[in-house]
Amino acid sequence: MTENIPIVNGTSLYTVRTYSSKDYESTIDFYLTLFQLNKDSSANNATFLSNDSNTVSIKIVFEGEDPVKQAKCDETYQDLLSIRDTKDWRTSTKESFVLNTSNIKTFLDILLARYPDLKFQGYPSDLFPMELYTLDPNGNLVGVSNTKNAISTKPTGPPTSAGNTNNVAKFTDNKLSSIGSASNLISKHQSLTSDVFPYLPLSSTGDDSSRKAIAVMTSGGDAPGMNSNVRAIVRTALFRGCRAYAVMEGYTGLVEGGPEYIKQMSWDDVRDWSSQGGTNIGTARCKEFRTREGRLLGALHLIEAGVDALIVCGGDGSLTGADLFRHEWPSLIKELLDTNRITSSQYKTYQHLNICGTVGSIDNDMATTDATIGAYSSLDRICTAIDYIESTAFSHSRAFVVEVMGRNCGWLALMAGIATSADYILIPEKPASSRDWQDQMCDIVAKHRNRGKRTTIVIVAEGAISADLTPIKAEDVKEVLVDRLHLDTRVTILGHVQRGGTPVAFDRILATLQGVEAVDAVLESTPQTPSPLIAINENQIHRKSLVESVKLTKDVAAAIQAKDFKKAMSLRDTEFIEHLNNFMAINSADHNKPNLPHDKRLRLAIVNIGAPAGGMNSAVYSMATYCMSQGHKPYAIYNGWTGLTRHESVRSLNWLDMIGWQSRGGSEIGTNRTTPEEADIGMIAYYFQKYQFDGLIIVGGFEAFVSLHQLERARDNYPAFRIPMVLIPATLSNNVPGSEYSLGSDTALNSLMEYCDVIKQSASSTRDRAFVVEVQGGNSGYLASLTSMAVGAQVSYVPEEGISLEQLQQDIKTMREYFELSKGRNRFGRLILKSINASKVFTAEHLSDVITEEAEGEFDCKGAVPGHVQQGELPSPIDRTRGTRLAIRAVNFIENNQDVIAEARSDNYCYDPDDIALHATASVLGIKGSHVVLTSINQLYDFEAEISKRMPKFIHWTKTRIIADHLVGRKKL
Ligand SMILES: Nc1ncnc2c1ncn2[C@@H]1O[C@H](COP(=O)(O)OP(=O)(O)OP(=O)(O)O)[C@@H](O)[C@H]1O
Ligand SMILES: O=P(O)(O)OC[C@H]1O[C@](O)(CO)[C@@H](O)[C@@H]1O
Ligand SMILES: [Mg+2]
Repeated sequence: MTENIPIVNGTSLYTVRTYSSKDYESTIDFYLTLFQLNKDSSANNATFLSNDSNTVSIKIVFEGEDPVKQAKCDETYQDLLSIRDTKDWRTSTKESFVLNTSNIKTFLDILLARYPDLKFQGYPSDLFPMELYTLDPNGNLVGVSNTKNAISTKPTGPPTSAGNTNNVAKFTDNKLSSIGSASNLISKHQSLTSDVFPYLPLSSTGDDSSRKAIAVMTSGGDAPGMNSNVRAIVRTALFRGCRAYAVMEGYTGLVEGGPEYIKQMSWDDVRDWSSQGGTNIGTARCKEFRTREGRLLGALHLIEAGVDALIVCGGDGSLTGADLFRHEWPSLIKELLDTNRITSSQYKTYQHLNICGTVGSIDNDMATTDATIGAYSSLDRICTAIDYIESTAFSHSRAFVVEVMGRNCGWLALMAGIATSADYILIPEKPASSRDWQDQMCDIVAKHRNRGKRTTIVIVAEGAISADLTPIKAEDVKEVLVDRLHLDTRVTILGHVQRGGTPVAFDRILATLQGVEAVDAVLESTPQTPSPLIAINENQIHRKSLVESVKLTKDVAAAIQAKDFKKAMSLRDTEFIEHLNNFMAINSADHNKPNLPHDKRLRLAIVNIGAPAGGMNSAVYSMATYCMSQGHKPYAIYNGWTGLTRHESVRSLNWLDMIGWQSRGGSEIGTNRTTPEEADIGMIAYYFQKYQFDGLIIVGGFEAFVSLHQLERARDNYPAFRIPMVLIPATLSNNVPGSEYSLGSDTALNSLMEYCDVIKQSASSTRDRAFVVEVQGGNSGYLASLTSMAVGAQVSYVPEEGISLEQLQQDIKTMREYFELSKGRNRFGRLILKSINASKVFTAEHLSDVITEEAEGEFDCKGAVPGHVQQGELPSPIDRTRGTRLAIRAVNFIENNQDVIAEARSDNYCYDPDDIALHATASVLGIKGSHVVLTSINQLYDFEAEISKRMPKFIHWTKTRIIADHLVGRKKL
């Protein structure tokens, strides 16, 4: 071999110990072949290659015939051979010897010529020609790589931005190997330096085995977002100084055990997982785990692997299993001890099973959490499919019966029903007798047809039942529609399409936040702490009791089985019941028999203000149809305040005209940014008077916020504004004070995320490229921050922080190190998200030029400007369903405040600017923490807003930014 081969791990001497003369000879032969050298042995050891600064010495040592040690070597080698067919057996052996070379093909050719049957990791798979690995006759991993970080059998950790730019493991002990024994080698140093976060605040020193070990598993049906959850758990565990493990194939991995099923994970193992659907660590429905014997094996294997805590991401079944496992743990380990399968020291160490649930299931059937990981992605697939079906149904004037998943839960069917304004839904939670549901469905569908609707959509949950618990199948529903209404009807069973594809932004973010919380929960847990389940309520991540949540979930199922449907419904969370009532009100109402008596019927106006936002149409549609069910008269003010003042653009809303609005993006009634004072507030008051509005709903962003304030302030001069007025925040900037969520922000998040996924794909394929993506959002960094978490962007620059030169330098340095370390690895690209207002000086183009220049050839950088694409095309299901929920709450607010405002509307009322009760009648309807809240515009405008910045004073997404940075290894100054 003429080429000098610098050993990349800084080790110059590699000693291979052998215990039989046969092995000694074959090992010498192997390395001779590898290096194409002649044998140069003296006595009973052989040394190849001189030990100068850039070369490596390989010493083959014959320790004398030692059948015991040799048997152990053989066993290890056999074990390693048996795992050769697994996906990545580099990670299966702790010993490694990897050379850095630019000529990998030569290695391959030389070795294959001598050993035609030799197997390689990395060939012909996608590692080649960057890396190539094989085993020497003693079971040592021998590799060649053209990456600078080639030493690791585990891929790289993030670079050490804190100044230690060398992420390559350093070995103080240059005796790399006493080959043959898998345990006493360099792996401790190696995994420590390559796994831990570089500027880790926590202790990362010390013995590897002294670090806590956290394992994650996915179980039950796969759900989009599970990969984000695993990524967050692995990286947070490493960040916190722990070891991270993945239990492969759900509970099957526990039952089977061993390093192939309970696999140590490194930082790089989960790179780019956020955007991937399904679960990369496998899942299963495991019968064995339902038996005590299976769980006994599970306990044994966890202890053998040294795992201290287990985080299970799965549905109600998986968490029921986890709960049972935790409950049985003391008796399981006692049995293991009594049968000598664990030592008494292991028995003491693993007294307590530290377990935590992060709920992952498309069914959304777990009590105490509003959403499970994957449910909104599945809902997205369903809505897209039904949107498609609508157009063919319309063309033929057909009925479609669509079956959606949900074994025991109607959440998907219900939410899809709202989001697509389906005519009727059948769900397990609210069964009726066969006669009743058939009559009710036919009645509603017939009414809709009589009003002129050309399409009929009936959604049936997979688990739908009638009151006698007989399953209702899509074909049964079709039969009724055909027989009784003579509709040309088709059935579409969506099936597993619903579980497929990339996760929506909500699921990526939910799964990430839950993963981080889960790791913190297990680290904070004591033997006395009840096992937690990580839940979300409205906008807030909460820890709940796993036992309690499982019990409540089981109670729902039991109540259904006992035909106590009232109880089943009462055990469902209140949001579910609210959605169900909303669906019935807006889609099933009899407009000829409204709910309210004549004297309670109102004239309500709705207006859209600001830039278009996904969900605006949903709010208008739902407000209007809900008004119709109540007996109110709904009006739209078209084209904002200027539409009203210039063209008297008030029109009453008609049911048939609004068909399909729920699914449409933008604003059907038009929108613009002009405020009442700019448009002519006196004229607006005149029209309010003329149409005798009893209430106003404004849907929009910061201009809408200012509008509400102007109208409230003008109540003194214009009694027409002494009506209840409410603002539903709607803007992609999500910057309306009084709410942590605005309609349209989720749609924008998904649009930008999809754009970034595409850009990242391009960057990854190019291998040495980063992109600066320019993000809208005014002075709000919400969109950039949340998208950054969803796509795993390396950097996000937001207006709240600006771009300091020091931070920019640091970020470029970090990226340079990343690119340097990852050179040649598959799929490596980076994204930098920059809010437009983060810097007026640096445009995306300018910033990318600066970065390219400073990258010193390590990578290049391009600008990408998605512009108004960010407003999104179709509204996301979250914006649609929240649009409905908030619109109905807004109408209720107006109804409930009629009495409060009555006095102020009377002719002899003397206006009191300090009347707090009156102030409360002009409010913002928002979501804060885990609640839907109303806050008066006066309070918000005076105390909670930074008007000049068009921002709320309190930024609720700061923590999200910190987590997003941690998870990509960004160093913040
Ligand atoms: N009562 C139980 N005892 C022990 N293990 C259980 C129990 N219930 C479920 N499991 C384990 O959890 C696995 C997954 O459960 P299940 O098939 O009900 O899916 P899930 O977690 O509810 O997810 P999804 O319903 O979303 O597919 C089962 O195959 C089994 O291994
Ligand atoms: O994919 P499988 O194992 O057939 O399971 C289907 C079931 O899984 C779920 O999709 C939940 O994951 C249910 O809605 C459905 O009944
Ligand atoms: Mg389930």
